[in-house]
Amino acid sequence: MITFDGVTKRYADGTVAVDRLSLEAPTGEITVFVGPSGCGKTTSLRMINRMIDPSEGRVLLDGVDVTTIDPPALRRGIGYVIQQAGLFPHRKIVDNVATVPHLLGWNRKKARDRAMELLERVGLDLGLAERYPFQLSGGQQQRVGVARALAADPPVLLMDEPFSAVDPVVRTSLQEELLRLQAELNKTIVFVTHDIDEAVKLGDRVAVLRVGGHLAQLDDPATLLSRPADDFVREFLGRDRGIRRLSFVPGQEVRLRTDLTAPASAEVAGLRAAAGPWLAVLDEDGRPLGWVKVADLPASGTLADVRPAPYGTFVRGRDSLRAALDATLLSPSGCAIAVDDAGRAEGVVTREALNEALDRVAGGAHA
Ligand SMILES: Nc1ncnc2c1ncn2[C@@H]1O[C@H](COP(=O)(O)OP(=O)(O)OP(=O)(O)O)[C@@H](O)[C@H]1O
Repeated sequence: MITFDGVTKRYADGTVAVDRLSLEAPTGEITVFVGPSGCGKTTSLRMINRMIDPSEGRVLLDGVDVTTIDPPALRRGIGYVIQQAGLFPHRKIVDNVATVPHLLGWNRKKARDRAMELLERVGLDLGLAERYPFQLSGGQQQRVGVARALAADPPVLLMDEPFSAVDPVVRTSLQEELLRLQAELNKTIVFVTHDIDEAVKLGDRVAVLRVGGHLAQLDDPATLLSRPADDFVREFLGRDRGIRRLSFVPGQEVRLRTDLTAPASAEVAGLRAAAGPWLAVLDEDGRPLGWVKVADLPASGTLADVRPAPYGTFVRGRDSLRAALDATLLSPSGCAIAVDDAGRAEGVVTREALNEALDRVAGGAHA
């Protein structure tokens, strides 16, 4: 566990970058520092590995004041990833990653084997291992940066805006890779970002800082989004806070209707009095084929004769209500079809059901 105990950092020119910061980053969790430019995120992070020492207060690593530990010894247990990956330009990718194990006294073969294993783990094509950093894309370089930080298997990982210089698609895949890795590795991670979406996606806990280095709020993402501590945090979370909150409500929370589906074999004559203006048509295995509008049905025949409109689905056992809402927006009916892992329809989610689920889960979704 990393503990900030009343930490203040005053630079030589008098700037107070961090002001009496007290918080804990629990072992095995991702703690995110988020806030506007200049709020002291980087300064706080660097006080953990002693690139900067506090002016007042203490930073403790598992109860030990880090200023009592020699920086090189301290940093052996702390991986560090920065924005532009910071790779050694004249070393091949594999050697970039093997450097730390090599410094720790591993022989060359063992260090390289470890490097290759890590490169694979972070999802890098191993064909790139013999290249130099400039021959890699920004996203690939970031993967190497993460592999290098993990090389000595440190219990703590500090990440300073590691994904902010890559495009949004690559950033999403790097974030997912990090979450996948963390599920296996359980490192104590402190992650700095100015992107609130990234913060709530990655953080087990999110610390929102305001300029002057004050901690405005520290909470898990769902609580942060539903109960911002003050106007600054509310403003920082942005207008689409409601949409983001949906990501933290499991799909199982939503009520399903089974009276709005019909098999393709159904006779249209029997469907005139359907429960809703639209019906989800299912094949013989129960998989959705699309939507039909009851008012537009022909006079006779079965639903198999009607061309269904495209549909939106979400996997109820796995997805959040955000996916469910997205699916409703993509459906002509304004409803989503909930499916199981095998793609079979479990029922239909209406907008009313979405609202109900939100109200129930968050104690007032429209607050
Ligand atoms: N060496 C320094 N000397 C004086 N002031 C500094 C120094 N380093 C940082 N600062 C100031 O301390 C404050 C906090 O800086 P810091 O880099 O920690 O913020 P940050 O939240 O990481 O910002 P960003 O998101 O822009 O990187 C800023 O006002 C910055 O100008």
